[in-house]
Amino acid sequence: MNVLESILEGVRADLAAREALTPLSVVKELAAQAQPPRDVMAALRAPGVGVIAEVKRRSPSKGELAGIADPAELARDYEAGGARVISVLTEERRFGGSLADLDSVRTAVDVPLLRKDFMVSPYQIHEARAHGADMILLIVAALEQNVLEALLDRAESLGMTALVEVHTAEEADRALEAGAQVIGVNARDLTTLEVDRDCFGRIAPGLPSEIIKIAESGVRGPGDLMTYAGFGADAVLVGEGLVTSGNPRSAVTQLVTAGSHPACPRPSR
Ligand SMILES: O=P(O)(O)OC[C@@H](O)[C@@H](O)c1c[nH]c2ccccc12
Repeated sequence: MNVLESILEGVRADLAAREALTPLSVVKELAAQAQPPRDVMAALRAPGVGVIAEVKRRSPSKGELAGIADPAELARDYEAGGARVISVLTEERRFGGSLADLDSVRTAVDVPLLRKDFMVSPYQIHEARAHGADMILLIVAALEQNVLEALLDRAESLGMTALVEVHTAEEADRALEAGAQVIGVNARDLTTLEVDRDCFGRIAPGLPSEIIKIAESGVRGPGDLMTYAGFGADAVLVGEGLVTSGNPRSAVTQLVTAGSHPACPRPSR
């Protein structure tokens, strides 16, 4: 079993436990009562290269990253630094996240939120909405094509935006086939956890111009952002580099400043 498969096994077990406690009908009701979703597409289409800042406690490759005492405080720093969207990892076993983290971030900031998890069922999408998320992650490598399409439709029917994640050109074709509007190229191969920063440059330039393109993982600072900008990135998604920086607010500000600098290549739209 590869890393992704073993993560998915844990995710399905935890999901079954939550489903046994709270039926889908109740989660749907809570989702319907939540504040309406924020306009993620508008946030991502703003001029310059944006920053999606991630609340990430642990990673399967590095273990504990930084002792995040208060995810709300971290999120306020991200927002103050100019993050366009904040990503909150909610997977518990490998990433140490939770829906409680999503709740505390939701009460702390106004920017759109991405629930970053391994989505395999519509249940998790309604749950994301009920906890205030505006965007969800769909990992192509984790999903059969019909499931990918069904989950994408479900997110859109709730007014949410799906970030469809790929790591190869074949997966990018599947994302487009499914109707993705926002595609994230993850530099990290989730089956091996290896990072390949050339991945975005190989895949993104081949995507249609109207697709929002996000470079995910392994961004160390403004230099990496500028490189991705040259290949057409609309935004970068950064976790580890921010949480381990010692000063997340200024680390986000530095990225945002680079992304709005006149010398930074513009997205082609
Ligand atoms: O911490 P990094 O290397 O900046 O990466 C952030 C983000 O891209 C990464 O957390 C991620 C990308 N895709 C995922 C899918 C599941 C879990 C985590 C991820």
